[in-house]
Amino acid sequence: MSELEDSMNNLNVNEGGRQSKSNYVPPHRRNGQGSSAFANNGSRGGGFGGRGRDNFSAGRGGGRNGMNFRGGRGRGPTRGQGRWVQGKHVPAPKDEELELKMFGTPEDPSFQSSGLNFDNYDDIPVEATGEDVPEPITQFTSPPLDELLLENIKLSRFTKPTPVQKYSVPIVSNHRDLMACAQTGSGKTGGFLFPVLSECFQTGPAPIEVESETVFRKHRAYPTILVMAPTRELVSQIYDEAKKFAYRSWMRPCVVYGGANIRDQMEDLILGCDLLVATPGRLSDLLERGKISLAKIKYLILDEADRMLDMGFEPQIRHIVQGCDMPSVNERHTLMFSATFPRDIQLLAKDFLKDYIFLSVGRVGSTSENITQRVLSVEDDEKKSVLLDILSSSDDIKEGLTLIFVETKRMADTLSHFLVTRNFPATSIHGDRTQQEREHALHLFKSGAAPILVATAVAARGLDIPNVTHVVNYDLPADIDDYVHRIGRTGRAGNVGIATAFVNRGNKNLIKGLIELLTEANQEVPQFLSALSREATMGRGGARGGRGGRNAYGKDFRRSSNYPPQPSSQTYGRANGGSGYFGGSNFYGSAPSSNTTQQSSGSDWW
Ligand SMILES: Nc1ncnc2c1ncn2[C@@H]1O[C@H](COP(=O)(O)OP(=O)(O)OP(=O)(O)O)[C@@H](O)[C@H]1O
Repeated sequence: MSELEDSMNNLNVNEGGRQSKSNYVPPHRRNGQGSSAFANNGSRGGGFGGRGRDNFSAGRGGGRNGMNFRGGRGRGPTRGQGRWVQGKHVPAPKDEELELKMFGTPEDPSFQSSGLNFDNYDDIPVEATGEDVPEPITQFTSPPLDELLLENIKLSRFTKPTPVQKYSVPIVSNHRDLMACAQTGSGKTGGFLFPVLSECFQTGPAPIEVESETVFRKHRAYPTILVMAPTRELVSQIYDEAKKFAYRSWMRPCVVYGGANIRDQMEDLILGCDLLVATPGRLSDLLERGKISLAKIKYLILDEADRMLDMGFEPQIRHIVQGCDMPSVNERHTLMFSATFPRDIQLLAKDFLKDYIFLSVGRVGSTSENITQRVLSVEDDEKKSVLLDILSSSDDIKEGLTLIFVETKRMADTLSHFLVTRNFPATSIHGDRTQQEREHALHLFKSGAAPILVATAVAARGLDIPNVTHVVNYDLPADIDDYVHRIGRTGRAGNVGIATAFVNRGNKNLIKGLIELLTEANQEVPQFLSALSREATMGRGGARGGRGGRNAYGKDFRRSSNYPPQPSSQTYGRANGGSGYFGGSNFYGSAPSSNTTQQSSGSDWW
């Protein structure tokens, strides 16, 4: 039986709980590397983002996996965890076995490596606005970064900071709040983890009053850093990164998200939680149950911040940040990161920030030129056959992973089933699938057993999966921001990718924004798209490409003429401090001019 048939037999797209019946053995288990996604029912998310790695800070989950390194309940260092003793950081000894599992080998393709265009990142246009913007760093050095963190960065094989990291490190080291808008796949996770971990490695845990200490031991976790993100998969992935960069330090990361066993999560929290990565819903639940106190938070981080502050999450975020026991905006540092920051969201976000620096890396909330965008005119009833043509035709596509976005959960299942019946190994991920099914689907996809994943928006943001070579927008999203995030699942860390969109008259609302985006990224704008745009303009007096129009994206809204007072602006035209890039745009055309000049970005950047 061929490998393909093998994989296909293990794919049963529409059946819940299939992993329990499956013969599928994940690759890391085949070679005896312990457990992960399947054995762990999610108490700490090693599954989603695990790329087959174990969860070494495991409490109970570790026990299940035969790896309970903590040795029972109670707060004491886990394997690979250091200590803070009498005001001094005492890193844990190196652990080669653990390192291999967390950081992999340079040859292992399941660990993302920087692509061909990575070295061109110095050409990325950068703008930082706000008072007294600190100078960017150019290398990973100590200071400002902690020595131990540098060792972990080296183990990750990161040789130099990406542009967003160059700026975020000194901004956070100088105790400034930050709103950072940087392209998908450009290293935002390191952009917030590096400076906050580094600071905490040096300052140690906040003292906990004796009374609270007793409570803490019995019931409650007091994290120092809180990272919130919108999806379970994304928080798991951030947690995996946090474990790598916190390796050997006194800090113990934890993750909580819905759909997983809350008791397991509570027990893990009790074992010690210094950095908490959470989805807002599950965090609210645990706060209500009194299992977490936010009283000691020094750093609040919102990843995919525009999504976190839009209508879906904003009330919950407001409650967590302003309605619980978190220190006020003046007593904590707040960092927000995303690839898109519409103006209305920036207005809202300022409630959570103080005297912040706005950082824009890459061109105005745009996409990377490493992603080749193709727009095809496809009517709804032709979509399936065009998709089959695409999947059958390109060798490039066949070699990598293909992510197909559809609008509805039902369509995700229907289409993946359709593809399976046509001998394309596909699976699906969407919000109606159970935690285990989502985890399983993602694992099949990452491992290449099912190199086609049909997804709803749940997979649109943040997911960092190596070797996604093609993203297909089978159904376009309603908002151009979502399009930017979706296609950003390919072309990451300097690698190249293709994004194909099926467009027809039903997508009129998006067309203007799409044309602007294609133009900004030096992509071809097909004639039919321009014609549709004209039609839309005539028919409805001008369709807009999502909230606020594209010109509001990636620009500090404080620089608009109707938002006094005007902060001073320091503009760094290139990530290496070269000539200026950002100048007036339509939206900001009336803003006072700074010492910037507008020029096109001729070179490859991501
Ligand atoms: N300094 C660096 N050197 C090399 N690779 C890096 C560096 N920083 C991050 N990466 C890698 O780049 C990839 C993308 O990083 P990350 O997921 O943080 O991007 P992102 O900007 O958060 O993307 P998104 O907007 O989609 O969430 C990851 O695989 C990460 O390991």
